[in-house]
Amino acid sequence: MRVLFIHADYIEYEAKSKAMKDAEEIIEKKERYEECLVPFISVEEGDSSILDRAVVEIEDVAKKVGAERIVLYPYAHLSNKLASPGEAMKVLKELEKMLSEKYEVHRAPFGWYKSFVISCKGHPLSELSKEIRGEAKEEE
Ligand SMILES: Nc1ncnc2c1ncn2[C@@H]1O[C@H](CO)[C@@H](NC(=O)[C@@H](N)CO)[C@H]1O
Repeated sequence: MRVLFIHADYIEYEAKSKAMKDAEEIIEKKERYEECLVPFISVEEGDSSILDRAVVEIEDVAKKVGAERIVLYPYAHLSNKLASPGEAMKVLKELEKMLSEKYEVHRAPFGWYKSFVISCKGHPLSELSKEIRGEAKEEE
């Protein structure tokens, strides 16, 4: 999983058009969230097996920047080993559920081309990127 984290004063996005036939059905095309951590996430092949690790990493960044609101943003531009849309959707929905235990979590629409405006706070930890992998296997 490749993630670009932006700690933002706000993010505002609008779903413009479907990028795939089975794009997620959405109610609201336009959303704005204040004071949030926005992980732009490229889900990679096999990421369904590293969900616990991803939750730890995302919560670690949220704690470090003092964010209480997380806006998960599906972003298919950070990796050349992308998971299929089906797996990616599943992983993002599971991430949303797991993170919701401790945070207010929102998720931008999956499978859509979206316009967005984000206001990055600009403090030293307001822009971070992580490659989230499984735990290294113990040598036998
Ligand atoms: N492996 C993957 N990880 C994260 N998101 C993924 C994905 N596979 C498909 N998507 C979603 O479908 C849109 C078209 O690729 C993607 N749309 C976007 O990435 C927008 N920024 C428009 O380009 C995204 O919503």
